[in-house]
Amino acid sequence: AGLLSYNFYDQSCPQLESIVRSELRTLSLTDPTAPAALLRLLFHDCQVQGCDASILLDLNGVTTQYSEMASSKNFGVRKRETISLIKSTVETMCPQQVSCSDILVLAAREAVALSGGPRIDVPLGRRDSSNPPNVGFVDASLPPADIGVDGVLKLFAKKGMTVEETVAILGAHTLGVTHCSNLQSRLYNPATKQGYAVNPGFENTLKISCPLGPLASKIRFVENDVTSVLFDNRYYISSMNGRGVLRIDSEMPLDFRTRPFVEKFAINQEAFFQAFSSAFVKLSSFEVLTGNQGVIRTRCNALN
Ligand code: HEM
Ligand SMILES: [Ca+2]
Ligand SMILES: [Ca+2]
Repeated sequence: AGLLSYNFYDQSCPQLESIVRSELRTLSLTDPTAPAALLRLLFHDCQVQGCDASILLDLNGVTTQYSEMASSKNFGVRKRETISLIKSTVETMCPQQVSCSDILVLAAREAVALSGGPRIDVPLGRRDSSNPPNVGFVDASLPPADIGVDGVLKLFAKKGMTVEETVAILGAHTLGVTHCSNLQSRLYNPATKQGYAVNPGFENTLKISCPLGPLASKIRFVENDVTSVLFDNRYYISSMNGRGVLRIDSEMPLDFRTRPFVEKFAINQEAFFQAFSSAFVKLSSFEVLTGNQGVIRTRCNALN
């Protein structure tokens, strides 16, 4: 990560940031849910073997088992093709210069800014992996949908995040949706419900949106907060009111380690934006390939 820099493409591709910005602007007008998808896509890339664009590889045919999308933890991940599309524009302007992993980071950064969040300055210079991980490794690397405060603090401490930054990065759940398949155990397994701050009315609403059983649980979904296309601090306000959708969303306001920051961000959006920005840089700089490690892929979904 020390080899990333804030002016990496100044000579080799000065138009890069404006290309990504204008493509994202167009996309989010036609699909307001795209920013959420891109932000989650970045997390799921970085969580598995670092931010190396491994999640974008489509190795179909004989090697399906090597595509990260085969992991059920990647259920609902969308907009991988958006990065490939931006990459093809970037290739015509600056051939063989820009990695898919940097484009993914820039796209997620624009997604946050376009949704009303902070404009985050991100260091660049990542390279793409040429050896995709197997599905077992993907499964083991991504957190389960019902992870609690302990697990999350450990996960993000590994990336050098403070408790405050960890609470802030979970604020990504100010955007987007959760499919009912990820809420079955939370809503219907009494053993996993202990210690949650759940508003009973909200729990009923969730149960109506997500009835018991596998039927349609992969089609039906609930919004992560009531302003799910706006990057704001509503997620923290909702969580404090017992309206957190996932286990972690409702546990953070209860745990003595995380509660002070949930409270702080619920009343101070600027403090949330600041902590989110530094957490985002840590998330997106973890275990990256730099220098002559890895490759610059020509197409994001295929090995060179
Ligand atoms: C480690 C703790 C985390 C857990 C357990 C978790 C879990 C989940 C789950 C289960 C969903 C719903 C997916 C679906 O059903 O479609 C989701 C959605 C989402 N997550 Fe997380 N997440 C975590 C951290 C993060 C981080 C660090 C980010 C980004 C920086 C993030 C960004 C998102 C976004 C934006 C969505 C909405 C996606 C969409 O609408 O397409 N999450 N998360
Ligand atoms: Ca990766
Ligand atoms: Ca929101």
